[in-house]
Amino acid sequence: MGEPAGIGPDLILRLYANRVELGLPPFIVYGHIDFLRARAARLRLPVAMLECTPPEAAARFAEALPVVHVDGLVPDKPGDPTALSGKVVIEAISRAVDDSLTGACRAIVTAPIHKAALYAAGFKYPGHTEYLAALCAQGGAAPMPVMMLAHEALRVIPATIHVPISAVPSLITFELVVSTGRIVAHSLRTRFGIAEPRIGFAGLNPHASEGGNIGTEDYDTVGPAIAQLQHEGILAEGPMPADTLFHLPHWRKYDAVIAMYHDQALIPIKTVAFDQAVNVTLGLPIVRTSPDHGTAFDLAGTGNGSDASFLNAIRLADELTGGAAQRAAAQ
Ligand SMILES: NC(=O)C1=CN([C@@H]2O[C@H](COP(=O)(O)OP(=O)(O)OC[C@H]3O[C@@H](n4cnc5c(N)ncnc54)[C@H](O)[C@@H]3O)[C@@H](O)[C@H]2O)C=CC1
Ligand SMILES: NCC(=O)COP(=O)(O)O
Repeated sequence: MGEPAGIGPDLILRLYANRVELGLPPFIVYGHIDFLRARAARLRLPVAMLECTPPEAAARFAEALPVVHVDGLVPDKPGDPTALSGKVVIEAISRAVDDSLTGACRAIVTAPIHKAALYAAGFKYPGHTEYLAALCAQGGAAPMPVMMLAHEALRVIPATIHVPISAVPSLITFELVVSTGRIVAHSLRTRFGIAEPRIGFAGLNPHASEGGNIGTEDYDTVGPAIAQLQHEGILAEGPMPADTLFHLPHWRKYDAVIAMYHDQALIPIKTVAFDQAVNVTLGLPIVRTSPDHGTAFDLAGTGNGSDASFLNAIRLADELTGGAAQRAAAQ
């Protein structure tokens, strides 16, 4: 359900209302059913809803929007986030992860959250990505999550995610760059069906350190990590200057580009495809996708705003979990 004051619930309801024309696979919403009814009424969307369990959802999807009801206080106040609903938002994510881990759901598509509203309810993570990894730990060590933003053939990954820019240089270690490269290469092979993925790396510093004259990290850390990945048979290249790497003809030479920090990765893809790109978390035992945008408080409850990124997130989750093949086999 995501942040109730945001645009996420609106887009879920709108996509459900258009499910037939869009040919959507069945999905189930984890959230507060009375809130969802109130938002549907506000938007004048004729969406019937029913509480059910994930195994029942596919069979009921045509008649009504299946909902796993998460109890709590969730006011319908678009654009006005409150800590009151934080507990429901957090629990909805954790229950969806549990049901994905058991196989009751094939994948999770998250709607945008507003972290500030969740902290008062005990949320300790800077984003879904880190929270999902913690939920997937299942008593053992948490897997290393990797954020990918994807649009058609353009994919970009920030090696560091939700951290202050002042912390980035010390977080760019040989181990981090190698582990990120391995997870990306593995995911491109196993999830995206790219047999020999080509991965480009952006340097941390301007001009990828200009021969070691503008910072040392690209020479001391990023370069050796790329050499290690090449040694393992991964088609890795770089580090390259980030300003020219995202020039489209250059970017398209790679199946994915690994950048060193959040904005270095997300600015280019949101510039090219803000209303289309999808956020995918790699490195987890489950498939998670999300629209690339945030809560859009200015649009929530108005019926305006694009549902294209959310739609692409649903379609990609379906594709990454073999939805088309499963439906064909069932016919
Ligand atoms: N996966 C997640 O949970 C994410 C959550 N956020 C959170 O969202 C909140 C707001 O972040 P902002 O930086 O303001 O980004 P934002 O994406 O919510 O809004 C930025 C601009 O894009 C527009 N916009 C967003 N979604 C749109 C859509 N579907 N159609 C048309 N226009 C759209 C908004 O109206 C606004 O003008 C923050 O609390 C942030 O942490 C941001 C990104 C991802
Ligand atoms: N800017 C994208 C973003 O912050 C999304 O983070 P997450 O909630 O998917 O971890």
